[in-house]
Amino acid sequence: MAGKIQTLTMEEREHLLPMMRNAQWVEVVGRDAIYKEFLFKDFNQAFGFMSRVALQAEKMDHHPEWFNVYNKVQITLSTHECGGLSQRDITLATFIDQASVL
Ligand SMILES: C[C@H](O)[C@H](O)[C@H]1CNC2=NC(N)=NC(=O)C2=N1
Repeated sequence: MAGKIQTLTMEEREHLLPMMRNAQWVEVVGRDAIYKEFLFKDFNQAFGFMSRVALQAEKMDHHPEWFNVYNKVQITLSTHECGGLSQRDITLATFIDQASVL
């Protein structure tokens, strides 16, 4: 069994969170999580994006909290297992950003 997933250390946060902020991810108030809103041309583009993210999430066994209406997809990332932000959220966020511009 793999080691227990840990929340990001203060040092890791100092390095990683500014990078995520630069990519328009924001820290959720009152919860150790990050959030970003994506806007697409239409539902078809939004759902294509969600499909790419879904396949990757399943591969990683790490799943987004998300909400979709038409061309808008709002995503919150946090790791339930450790009750906060972990490296898995950063990895998935990075994938999500790449998948949003395909
Ligand atoms: C049993 C299963 O592996 C776990 O519940 C996985 C599934 N997806 C998950 N997704 C997220 N975001 N956090 C988790 O801790 C998590 N754990």
